[in-house]
Amino acid sequence: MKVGYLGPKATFTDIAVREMFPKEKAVPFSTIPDCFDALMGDEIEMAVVPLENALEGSVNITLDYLVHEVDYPIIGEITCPIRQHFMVHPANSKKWKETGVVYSHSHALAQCHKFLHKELKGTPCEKTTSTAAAAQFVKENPDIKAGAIANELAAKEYGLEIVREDIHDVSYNHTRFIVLSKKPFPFREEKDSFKGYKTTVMITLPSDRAGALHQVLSAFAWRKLNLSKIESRPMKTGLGNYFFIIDVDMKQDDVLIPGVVSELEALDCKVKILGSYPYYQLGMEKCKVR
Ligand SMILES: O=C(O)C(=O)Cc1ccccc1
Repeated sequence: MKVGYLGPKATFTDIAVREMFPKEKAVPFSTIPDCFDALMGDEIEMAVVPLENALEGSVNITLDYLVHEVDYPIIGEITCPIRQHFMVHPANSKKWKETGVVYSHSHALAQCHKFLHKELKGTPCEKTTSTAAAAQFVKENPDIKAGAIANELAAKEYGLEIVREDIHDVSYNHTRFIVLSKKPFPFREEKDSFKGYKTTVMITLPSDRAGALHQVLSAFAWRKLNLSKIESRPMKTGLGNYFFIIDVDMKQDDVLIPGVVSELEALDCKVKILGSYPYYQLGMEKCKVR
């Protein structure tokens, strides 16, 4: 099977793919929408993209495509620890403090705010489509004194020198990646990294009804269904119109989840199951360069 991912080589998404799908053919795409287009155009069978970071919150472009553009289910989830490093072209490593511009993915720049504020105060930052794209750019442009925030694999892949390790502000830094596909994949429950199942539900509330969100949440609460995430996003139909994305800590079953769906529909909510899938959590050792 071909697995498309947010590339180029050596992004954090790539690390997730290498770990989860070591035997499949991994195909990099420059942007998240490119990855989804390839999935919808049958160029690839699975797509792996970042969904949420513990420090920065959701990757909105992924959520928006999932809801408005891509009618493919989520079939799996991988959470990876994230270590960010500051790297420069080897020719510039001794004078890295003179770096004139820092490149990285917006989430990575935000995750390293304290480092940038303290060690490179006032240095402009430029967003790139991924951390590895930043590393590639810095390697290809040794003349501009640029630095990249990326992972160890990217430093190796693009021949950069890490001059400051672990520059993320908070040590608990994890990102969730989701796998989308029309076809099922034989995920294994025996792996140590397997943690359980989740079901993601998208809910649109009836307009202007007092207490509607309370009623929605109680449909889960009285069934004792544990929620691991609730997030609201604009519906893009007008100011104040939002839908909710709720993660339930269980596999889709024949009783409880269909019961929630019927109860919510009876309240005039629109309900769509975005996927019911196994989730995996990788340890730090999995993210080391081997
Ligand atoms: O840019 C990457 O390497 C990605 O895979 C997206 C991302 C960016 C920042 C933290 C985690 C994932």
